[in-house]
Amino acid sequence: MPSSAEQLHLERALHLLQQAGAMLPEAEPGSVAWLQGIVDALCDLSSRDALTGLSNRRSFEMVMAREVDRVARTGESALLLMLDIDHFKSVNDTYGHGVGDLVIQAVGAALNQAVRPMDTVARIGGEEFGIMLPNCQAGFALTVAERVRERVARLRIPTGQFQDELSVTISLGGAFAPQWVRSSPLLWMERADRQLYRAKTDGRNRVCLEVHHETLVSAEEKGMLLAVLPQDSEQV
Ligand SMILES: Nc1nc2c(ncn2[C@@H]2O[C@H](COP(=O)(O)OP(=O)(O)OP(=O)(O)O)[C@@H](O)[C@H]2O)c(=O)[nH]1
Repeated sequence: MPSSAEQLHLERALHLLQQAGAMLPEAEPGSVAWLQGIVDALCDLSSRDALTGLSNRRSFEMVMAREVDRVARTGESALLLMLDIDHFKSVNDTYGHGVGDLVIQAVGAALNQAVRPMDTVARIGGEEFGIMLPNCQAGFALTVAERVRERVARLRIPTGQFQDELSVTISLGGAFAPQWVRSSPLLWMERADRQLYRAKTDGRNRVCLEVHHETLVSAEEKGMLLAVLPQDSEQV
């Protein structure tokens, strides 16, 4: 391990951050605070999608894994929405890739504005996005998903061509994290994706949610579920 900051080769990291337009730390170059700032900026860069500034797929999967774990322990409701811009290929084909990128950016910003600060919006890839909503009651899921859908449908996106303004629609699929069972982010995503597929085949510009029955667990049962079993404590 290098004994001083001068021995570290940071040029590539600095170049990368500058290219990405990231803020460089203001602290004295070479100081611990400065190095920490570089590390933080690199972490931020690796967890964000370059086009929209939203979380990228990798960081979204990490957020989902934490949530799967939390729901398994607490039994709280958490909703995953997967969504995709409808007929996006025709936007690219008609207006070009540059306008397509503008549409992706506008949709990403609208999604962020339609949910709470505690929710996570991510660009999963291409024109597909994911939204993780912790602590979202089943009875409220359709209202949230419809609010997101309507917010995007109301967008008027300037194309810069012939004063055209574009509007797009999205299809959404949603599924809840399984309560009291340890599952995986991938399985959760697959369930939401199946609903998204249903929304597409049912005609697009709509929400399809997996039927969810909340499991009501009494305080006593909860205590029994969370109690450390004798064999668990022996393994610790
Ligand atoms: N501009 C732009 N286009 C992208 C990007 N990523 C993927 N695409 C395009 O998104 C389009 C997706 O097309 P399809 O998968 O056929 O989906 P669609 O046209 O939206 O049709 P449905 O989803 O069935 O409604 C393809 O033409 C991709 O090239 C990107 O970052 N920027």
